[in-house]
Amino acid sequence: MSFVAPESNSTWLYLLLAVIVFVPIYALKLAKNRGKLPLPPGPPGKWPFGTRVPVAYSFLTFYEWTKQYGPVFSFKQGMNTVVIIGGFAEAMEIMEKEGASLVDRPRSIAAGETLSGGMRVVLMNGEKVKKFRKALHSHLQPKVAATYEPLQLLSSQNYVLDILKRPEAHQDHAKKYAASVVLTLAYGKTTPTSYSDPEVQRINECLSRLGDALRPGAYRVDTIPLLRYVPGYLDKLREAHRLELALFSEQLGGVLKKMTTGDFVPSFTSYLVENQSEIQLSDNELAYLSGSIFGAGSETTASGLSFMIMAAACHPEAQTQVQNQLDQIVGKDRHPVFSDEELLSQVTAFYIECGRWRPISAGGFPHQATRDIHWRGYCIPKGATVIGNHWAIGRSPDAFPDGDTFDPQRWLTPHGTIRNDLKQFTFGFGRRVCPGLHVANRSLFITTALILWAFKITPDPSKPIDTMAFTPTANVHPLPFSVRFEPRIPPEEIVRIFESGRH
Ligand code: HEM
Repeated sequence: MSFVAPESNSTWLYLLLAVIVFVPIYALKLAKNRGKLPLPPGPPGKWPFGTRVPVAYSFLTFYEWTKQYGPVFSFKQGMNTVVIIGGFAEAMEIMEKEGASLVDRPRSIAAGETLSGGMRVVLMNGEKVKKFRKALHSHLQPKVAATYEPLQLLSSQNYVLDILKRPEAHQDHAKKYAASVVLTLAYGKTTPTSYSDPEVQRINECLSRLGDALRPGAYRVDTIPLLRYVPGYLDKLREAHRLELALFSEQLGGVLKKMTTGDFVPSFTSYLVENQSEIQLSDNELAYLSGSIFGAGSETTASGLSFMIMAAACHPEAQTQVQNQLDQIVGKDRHPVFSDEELLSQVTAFYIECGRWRPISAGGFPHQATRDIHWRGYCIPKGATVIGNHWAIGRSPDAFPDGDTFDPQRWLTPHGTIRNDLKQFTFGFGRRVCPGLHVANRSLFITTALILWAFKITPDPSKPIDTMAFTPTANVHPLPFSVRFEPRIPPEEIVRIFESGRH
């Protein structure tokens, strides 16, 4: 999506090709646009590439441009118009209310059509999305999400126990928590999961290839579609697709094998198999749908857990406020459980604030306008890429004053309940909102409750935390950081309480 200066002869050739193809289209477009409402204002750019945008951490640049050009600004990337929404009220007005006009994603030839064979839901368009999302909904809607609570409770107890054993590896433990929950939900996995499992490693290799293909500027075919006809150009991605499909099919095969013996734990995959003809998914689509849940739900959740630990270490007063409520409602003779949730509003406010302070999908996911959207005298034209920049939205002065300050109390009413006038925007918008949000929020609730019940978290004085150090990926992950975990309850007592709760 971003501009990178041409670096080789072949790039100049592509450029020439682009000029020949796009100049007449551009002229036609100009004629068609005469008399239309203007685009939202935005930074200047140079023809034919448009505005220069950094390849990594572009959400920070977009936040600066929000301050300069306003909560809705636009710029050009080649022929494409990009509209960035950086205000909370504006995101609600455009991305929520106009959700039906923003249901599509921009076409992704490299990562979506080639690497994912058109089967990865997050990059998909049209009728197919409805089919895939309906299948996802069957296992991720609130009522069903509630049935994963015992799994999430057990996994978060293991997270606490892992930290007691090896506190320095807390970020690996967060990844293990997320991988165990998602693999059990997707495939009915019953054996303990470790992040070094060969299966998890292979999934991560797929995810890293996906990340590479999605990197802005990595494949110019998304701005110059004709490039897909250049022999050999997409071969690497086609090979990556074969590897990915082989892995997902193998995972599906494992479930099918168990289903034939009758010895299986019901899971999302077994449900898809049992209902395949009704859902109308091909074998490959079915394998992909189960397989891509790991990519969408594992790294994101793990990142959320690690930001929660970071926030606690850096904001002792906010941490104490949660612990005071935990001590009052739960005490130290039992551990927190899901049914405490309503009374543990400080826990909820804490993890929601973590998401605002350090949003995981920091730059938001691209949507595409399927018709012209008129908004306060401006036009967001059909075909434009529209992105809600979570980093900026969470810093809108009207909704979140003093946005760089970590303050969970901003999510609470004067009566101490969670405000229902502020949407938790970090799961996205409209009809493409994250379908896993009910599962994810339950994970964030129970792990925050258990971790802050079990430990006082403090910074490691020898290694100051850089709270702005994260990976340069679409879903950001904090870079390794060190904290101290001081048990608030004797470790053997924690073990005893966990064990007694399991009987
Ligand atoms: C803290 C954890 C998570 C965060 C922050 C997160 C965030 C997001 C965001 C921002 C989107 C794009 C929304 C948009 O386009 O406006 C998304 C899409 C998606 N998420 Fe999540 N997610 C999380 C966990 C999960 C989990 C646990 C699952 C599944 C079990 C999941 C499955 C998906 C899927 C399948 C999509 C693609 C939906 C589509 O394109 O229609 N996510 N998520």
